[in-house]
Amino acid sequence: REKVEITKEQRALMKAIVDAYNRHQIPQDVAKKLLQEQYSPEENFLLLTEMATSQVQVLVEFTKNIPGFVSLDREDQIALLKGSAVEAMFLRSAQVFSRKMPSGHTDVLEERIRKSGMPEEFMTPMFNFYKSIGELHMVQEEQAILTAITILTPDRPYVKDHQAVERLQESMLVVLRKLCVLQHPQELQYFARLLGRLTELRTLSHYHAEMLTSWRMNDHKFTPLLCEIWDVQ
Ligand SMILES: O=C(c1ccccc1)c1ccc(-c2nc3ccccc3n2[C@H](C(=O)NC2CCCCC2)C2CCCCC2)cc1
Repeated sequence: REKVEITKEQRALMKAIVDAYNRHQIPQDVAKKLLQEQYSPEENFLLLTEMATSQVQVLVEFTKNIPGFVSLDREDQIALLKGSAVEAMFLRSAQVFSRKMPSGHTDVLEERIRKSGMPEEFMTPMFNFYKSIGELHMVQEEQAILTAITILTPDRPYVKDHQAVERLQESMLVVLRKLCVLQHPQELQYFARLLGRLTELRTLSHYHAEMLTSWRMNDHKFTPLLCEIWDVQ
């Protein structure tokens, strides 16, 4: 069994990312709202755009605290944020969905989401993703570093300095791998399974833009920030 040790620098890197991740939580808990009552498709769409807009703002703050990010080329910083925002939103939604809740609440939440007005064909892949994230029982350090790894994906469109992004992502991957071995010693392929979720996440976000306009309502209104980030309107 290999002796896995997290170095002082890696611990500092991890602490910086986890602190930033915890500092930038979503303002109010959408799950609580959804458990209170079933909203109309229009109200749900508005709730989604509000939550997604504030999540993008939170994501920008979180990203600025990823060691090395602000020293990247500024246009590459934008390209990384734009390229990962939808994935980060689904990753965060999966974490909200998989949170430990009183028994039965998750079923109610799932029901509310299924009836929210979103297109049927998106539900299976979305809930499959949520459940596969839930099964991993990630600790918050893993959640934070996985989000950072998602943002620091070198092959996003329009990224110029691939190498620089790859170097930053590489140091996160090394820390995450060690963390997985330490946190889940019984599951030898836990790290590989965790990274496999990022592939599922990319597929999910691939259909996102076209799915938005098939939300069961007319006249889909977006905030200016979401128009930028979501390739809509
Ligand atoms: O973009 C989506 C989409 C999907 C299919 C077609 C078109 C758009 C799309 C994207 C997230 C969720 C989604 N999955 C959730 C899991 C658990 C709890 C809430 C969840 N939500 C939405 C939500 O507010 N997410 C927040 C979570 C915090 C970070 C910002 C986002 C609500 C919105 C009100 C109605 C019901 C779901 C649901 C849907």
